[in-house]
Amino acid sequence: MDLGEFQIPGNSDPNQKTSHLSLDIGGSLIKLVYFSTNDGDNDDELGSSGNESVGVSNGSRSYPVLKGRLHFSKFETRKINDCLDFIQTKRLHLGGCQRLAALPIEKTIIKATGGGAYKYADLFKEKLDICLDKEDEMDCLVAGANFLLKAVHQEAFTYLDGKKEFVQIDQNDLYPYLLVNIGSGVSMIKVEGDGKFERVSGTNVGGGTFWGLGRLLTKCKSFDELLELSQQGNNRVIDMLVGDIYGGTDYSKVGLSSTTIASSFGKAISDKKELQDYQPEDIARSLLRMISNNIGQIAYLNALRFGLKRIFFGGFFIRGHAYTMDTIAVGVDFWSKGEAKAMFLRHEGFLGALGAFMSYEKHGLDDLKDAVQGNAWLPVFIPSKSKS
Ligand SMILES: Nc1ncnc2c1ncn2[C@@H]1O[C@H](COP(=O)(O)OP(=O)(O)O)[C@@H](O)[C@H]1O
Ligand SMILES: CC(C)(COP(=O)(O)O)[C@@H](O)C(=O)NCCC(=O)O
Repeated sequence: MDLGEFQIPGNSDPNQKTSHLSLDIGGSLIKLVYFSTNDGDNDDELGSSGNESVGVSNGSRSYPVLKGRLHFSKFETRKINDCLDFIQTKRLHLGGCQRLAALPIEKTIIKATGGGAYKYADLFKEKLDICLDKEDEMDCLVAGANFLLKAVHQEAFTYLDGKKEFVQIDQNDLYPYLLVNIGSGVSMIKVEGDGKFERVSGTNVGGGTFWGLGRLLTKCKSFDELLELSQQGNNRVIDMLVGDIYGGTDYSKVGLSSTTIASSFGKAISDKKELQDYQPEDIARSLLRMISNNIGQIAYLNALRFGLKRIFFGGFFIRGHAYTMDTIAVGVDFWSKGEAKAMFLRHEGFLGALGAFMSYEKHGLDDLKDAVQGNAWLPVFIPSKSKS
């Protein structure tokens, strides 16, 4: 079973109840968010009686939320059976029982977003006897981002020159912003309010490109291995720099220094070298830089297009990885001449799953927000012992 970077507390506590499982089934990863409470008094509200909506919006229903924890987990989509086993073993699917008016009989329904909510609906039905209640991916990304930015203390941060600085978000001055979600592919969304947004751009050169090309070129067995490898590499071995073209000097007339990358992987055309003559770490580094740079640049151009000063980057490609964030941030800073700011999110990969979670009962957001602001409740983010 792949628990990724998060530890999930076991269900050894007999009083622990889980509810509100939500899923984001993407091209590369399945993200799970679920809620648990240890309060034995809440059996009726959190039990799987099947004909009750397990909401968080009104009266006592909000109470368990204040006393529980949100859990985050992820699986590789290609190992979807591990995810199904995990849900079954932990009985996560039983807490979210509801009846859909459209269904003739009682069915357990689980909120799900991402393309896999469509692709794997039959599999979930067959293996777990649950119906996936599909929520739009962009709706969920925006709902998740807005919630995190408004409700969670120290969610957003900048990353420049190796320094992470948390950003104080003024709830009254959050919009507009550009949300760049770097998953398998990349979506760029102009966000103007709760539920008020437009997907303005995207690119097919994203996290799937990095992992896919990287796997082929380096023979790495996992994404984390590839990322780790990139930390030891030197992209200049394979990238063609301005100085390589200009005989070691800057092209100062147009503001290009000799160390600027003129052409990613460009040296590979002139060298009499084959793939095996390059070090895998240099390839990984160059690839990471190429893709991060490109996304940073497209993001900046879209921010410019709509006059947006703040760009929040999410998606699991980022992985809190220093070099990735640095490359993106430097790109945005360079192109915008310091006008636009790249910001990153602590719960980067879980925006969609959180958005789906919140859609169980949209009004519940206010309760959650109030609780978080009063420090009565905080999502629990449990880092694992994994290296990266
Ligand atoms: N353990 C992992 N396995 C595969 N890809 C990973 C992993 N961790 C991070 N990634 C990166 O995150 C990307 C997926 O990000 P995500 O936001 O989950 O998008 P999606 O919804 O398309 O799955 C991958 O394409 C890859 O670049
Ligand atoms: C199709 C997608 C929305 C799916 O989301 P993902 O699973 O990659 O998170 C995304 O891959 C995307 O926006 N791709 C870029 C398509 C384009 O604008 O060219």
